[in-house]
Amino acid sequence: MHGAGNDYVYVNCFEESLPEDLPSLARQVSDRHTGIGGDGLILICPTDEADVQMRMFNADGSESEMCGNGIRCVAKYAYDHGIAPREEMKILTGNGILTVQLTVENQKATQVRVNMGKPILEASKIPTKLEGAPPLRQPLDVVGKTLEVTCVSMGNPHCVTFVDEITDEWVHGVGPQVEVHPAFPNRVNAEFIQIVSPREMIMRVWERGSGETQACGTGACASAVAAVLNGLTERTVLCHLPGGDLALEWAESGEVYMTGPATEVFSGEWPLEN
Ligand SMILES: N[C@@H](CCC[C@H](N)C(=O)O)C(=O)O
Repeated sequence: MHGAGNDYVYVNCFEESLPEDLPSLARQVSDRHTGIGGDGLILICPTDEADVQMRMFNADGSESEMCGNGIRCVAKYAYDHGIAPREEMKILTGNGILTVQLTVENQKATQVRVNMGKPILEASKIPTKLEGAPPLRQPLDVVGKTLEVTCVSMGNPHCVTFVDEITDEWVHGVGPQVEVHPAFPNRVNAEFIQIVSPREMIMRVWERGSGETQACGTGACASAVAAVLNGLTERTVLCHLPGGDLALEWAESGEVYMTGPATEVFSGEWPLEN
């Protein structure tokens, strides 16, 4: 399945049992040459605490707390496959229980709106060694440049840089250096943002554990919050990503809402001895 081009292999753990070494499985299935191919692995699991639980692994096998494009796809899968046939459902993630609302056409979910919760702006909780609450326009030295970065957690950590024009050099030259910078003890996702207008922005991302992806839902939410904190956009903004658009709102209540597509591409079997 993919959400705005951010593609993962999804396993229905209501029906399947998996080996213990999930990081290794994630690396194998994610390989675009010798596996199924994807930005990582997402498990749709039973839980007593919500309608379903989502666990997500990046392509390098690391487990993340949250995945914004993934949660929309998990919701669509749970609805379309009869696991939770409700237009509103609760999903347990590494960032707590989140509520999603589905738009349904011809008995299939098409768009999903997610209450992503409140952003975390306290440096030690993001976590980052940079200063400030929030860490706003902080200097970060990478590859001979000093960036001005704003850090936000949406359950997982993000480092946002506003640039005049997003180039491959930003994403592939600077992004990998930001990901492993010592200022981020758990590594970080690196977003590069070009502001188009107070209601529109363009984003490319270098994701922790997966490299450049076509979209990052938590990254888009973190960037919208960073844009508001820096006085660059209004609280409602449309984010254009290489794989599609996400609509974002940082509500006055403090919660961030993200709306976007979710698509099932194919289903199949993959022998575990691969
Ligand atoms: N693409 C995702 C985020 C996936 C996890 C991220 N790479 C991390 O390690 O935190 C999204 O849509 O939010």
